[in-house]
Amino acid sequence: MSQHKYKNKHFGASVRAATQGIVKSFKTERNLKIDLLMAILVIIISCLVHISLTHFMIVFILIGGVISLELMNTAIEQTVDLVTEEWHPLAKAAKDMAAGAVWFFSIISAIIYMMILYDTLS
Ligand SMILES: Nc1ncnc2c1ncn2[C@@H]1O[C@H](COP(=O)(O)OP(=O)(O)OP(=O)(O)O)[C@@H](O)[C@H]1O
Repeated sequence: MSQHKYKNKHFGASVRAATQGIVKSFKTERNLKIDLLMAILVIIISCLVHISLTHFMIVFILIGGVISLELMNTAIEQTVDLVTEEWHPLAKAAKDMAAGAVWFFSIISAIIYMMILYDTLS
């Protein structure tokens, strides 16, 4: 367990810090704003075409996955920038792999959502 002087002492402090991290990311990261917009659009379309409750649960898991991965991607970018602002192949690899994780899950999510729409509308 970490014992450094900045450790959150209470569960409430941990939740507050995590919320600050989410708010800061949404304010500064363009991709997160796009993700949020896409999520709202997907929820509106899903309501309009009346997808089932099970499908809705899958949609929420996918939206949560994409946004959570985007938050991790942002954290990795910030950590890399903290370590070096010089060009370094490992810095490039770390950022590109983190971005790749978001991209990979987003594509899978889009495919699954198309399947949900196909199943609902056919
Ligand atoms: N220190 C570095 N050394 C080498 N390449 C880097 C470095 N920092 C960034 N890069 C490269 O530049 C790209 C853009 O980096 P940046 O930190 O601006 O991320 P970003 O544009 O916010 O990423 P995203 O596409 O996830 O929004 C990275 O994907 C990486 O390929």
